[in-house]
Amino acid sequence: MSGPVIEAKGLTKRYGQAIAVDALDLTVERGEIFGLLGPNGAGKTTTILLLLGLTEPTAGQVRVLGLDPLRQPLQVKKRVGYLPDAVGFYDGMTARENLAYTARLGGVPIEEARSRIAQALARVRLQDVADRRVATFSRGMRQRLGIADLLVKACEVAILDEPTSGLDPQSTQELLDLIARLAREGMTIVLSSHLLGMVQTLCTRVALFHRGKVGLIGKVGDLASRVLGGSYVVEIEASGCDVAAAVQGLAGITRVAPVGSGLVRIDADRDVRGDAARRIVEAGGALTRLSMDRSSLDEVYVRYFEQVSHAA
Ligand SMILES: Nc1ncnc2c1ncn2[C@@H]1O[C@H](COP(=O)(O)OP(=O)(O)OP(=O)(O)O)[C@@H](O)[C@H]1O
Repeated sequence: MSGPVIEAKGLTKRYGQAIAVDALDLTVERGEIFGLLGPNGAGKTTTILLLLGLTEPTAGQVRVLGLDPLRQPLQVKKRVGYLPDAVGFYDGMTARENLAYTARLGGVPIEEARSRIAQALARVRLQDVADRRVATFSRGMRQRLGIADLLVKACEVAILDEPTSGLDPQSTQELLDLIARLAREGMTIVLSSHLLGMVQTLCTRVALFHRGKVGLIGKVGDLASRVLGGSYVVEIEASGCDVAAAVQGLAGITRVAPVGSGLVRIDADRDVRGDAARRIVEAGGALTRLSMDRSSLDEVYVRYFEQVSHAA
């Protein structure tokens, strides 16, 4: 199939007077890991439910793999996987039985299913507990079984709604590694999360939701340029001169802010370390620290929501 994997146009969901998703336009291309971000109640989960055909839009349209999730639910279910924050499995059945059930629903032939299940269980490190009832599984094990479920379905798109919520740091990292591998193998992934650091490392693009709309969309670096004025953060500490005055007017600098005695933070749209160091030396200063980082999604997020709340 050519064209976008997910395409929403004017997608809207109202609950009575309240508007959960407001004329949303969104396109996700094949092979992306696309992050849905935003505060509680911003409309991420409702968007996911609309993509999966689990709730009906009030207006607008959505296509997933060219299919209408509401009119072609079985085809969508077959090709699109879903991993919510707490995966529902049959607790009385074993891990292997749950996966066999998924395979049967997906029409996977028995021999093929057997081999997919064994491989999936090994990939998520559940092969040793494959014949234990899921009721005895920890949260991390259940989420890993959720990934195995996606593998058994061999879905083309996976939609993950806060998949790491409630997991300890090690289980979180393990799940993230598994998700990254799925993407490397060609699965398109849509991921909602509040863990901005993880989203930044994992996602090719992100959308920041605000009151049912996408307020910002793009690569993290591009969003940093738009929101912070640049995607480079340079920290400079020097003695014997006024650092802020010394770097004043340098090309590419969008903001200079003192962050402590003698320590100055510069936002820029290029690496200004060389030029800034030269200016400081010319001003008679002695550099004691010079470091550069890329802007974090955390900062973009906080600054963006500050801006929209001031504008309101
Ligand atoms: N079934 C429902 N009935 C009425 N209102 C709803 C329903 N589901 C969601 N809403 C409302 O729609 C808005 C968007 O909710 P949604 O769950 O999509 O947000 P979210 O971004 O996923 O939030 P969170 O980060 O808390 O999961 C909220 O105001 C919520 O109260």
